Amino acid sequence: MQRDEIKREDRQHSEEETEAMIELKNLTYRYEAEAVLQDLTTSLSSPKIYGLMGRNGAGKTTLLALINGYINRGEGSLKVFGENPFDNLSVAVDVSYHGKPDFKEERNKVEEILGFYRRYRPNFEIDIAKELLGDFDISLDKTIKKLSQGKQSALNGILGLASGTPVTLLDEVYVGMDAPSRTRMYRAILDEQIRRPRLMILSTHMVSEMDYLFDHVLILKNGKLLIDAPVDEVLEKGIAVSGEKSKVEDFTKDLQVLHREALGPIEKTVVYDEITEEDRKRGLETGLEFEETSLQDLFIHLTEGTEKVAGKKSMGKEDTK
Ligand SMILES: Nc1ncnc2c1ncn2[C@@H]1O[C@H](COP(=O)(O)OP(=O)(O)OP(=O)(O)O)[C@@H](O)[C@H]1O
Repeated sequence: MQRDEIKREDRQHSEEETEAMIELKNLTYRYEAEAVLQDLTTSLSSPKIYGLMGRNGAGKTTLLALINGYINRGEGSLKVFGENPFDNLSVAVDVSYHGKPDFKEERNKVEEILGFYRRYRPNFEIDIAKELLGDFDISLDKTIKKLSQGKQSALNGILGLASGTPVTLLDEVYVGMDAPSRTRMYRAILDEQIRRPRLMILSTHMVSEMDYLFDHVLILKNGKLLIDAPVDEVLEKGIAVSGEKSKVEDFTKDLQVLHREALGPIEKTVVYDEITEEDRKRGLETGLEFEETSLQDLFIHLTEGTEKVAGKKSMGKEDTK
């Protein structure tokens, strides 16, 4: 898709339709010969909030840096608004990245950075920024490097939200914030997404706190895209089956098993698969119980360890090559 086919206004307020804005085809990125991202193919559309999850070193920041044009794509293709984003000013104006803040040397006052953003970001809304800064108790006349780490993170997130860029990348933006501040930040993210819908990618380890924000889940494991699905679909497939060990094993033998846990004679097995209504009914009749699994538990089971799990098929633990 050519960039000029996507008008700026369309990117800003396409509330009804979703439109592919970021496209990856067989994208592999190497750092010192090691594949940090491997063969990623996906298409991200707007308006939507993507939850980007992965354990330490899974490649989240690298992926966001590629999308933001900080680093050049390796093998395969990456397009943002139909163009290679690397060192590309016409893409950069509509993409903002806010990672872990590094304001140690930032001698400017908060008000001055707002002025800078107003000049640099065409959609920057200073009133929104000021309102949010007030909510986080950050004074405009405070020197940025003197803010606490949590407040620096809040400032960083606020700058990203107020920028209103059609693609907004927030990379673990909550670092150092206390629980009430994180909750306030999540609410600000949702409010902004309702007010100015866009494509946001939120990278996080705080899965249990942030799962309600996501429309779509991306889980990276060792640089590979393990899960790329709407959040409802992920939650529908993540089911814990409990009951008598032999019955659970029989029921799950053809399913993708993530985790097995023995509780005396009872076994609880977490699967990631489609279970039909008929199968569920059959299971219930034999005394099995079915429970939804939280996104956090699924994330843990999908990305933990390297040991094999029992079951005919498995995912996550085995898929580490
Ligand atoms: N420029 C670079 N300098 C050093 N290491 C790099 C660089 N680019 C990629 N890497 C390596 O890429 C891998 C993925 O790192 P990345 O920061 O993308 O992971 P992450 O998922 O964001 O991790 P975390 O959750 O710990 O922040 C790491 O092994 C890292 O060392």
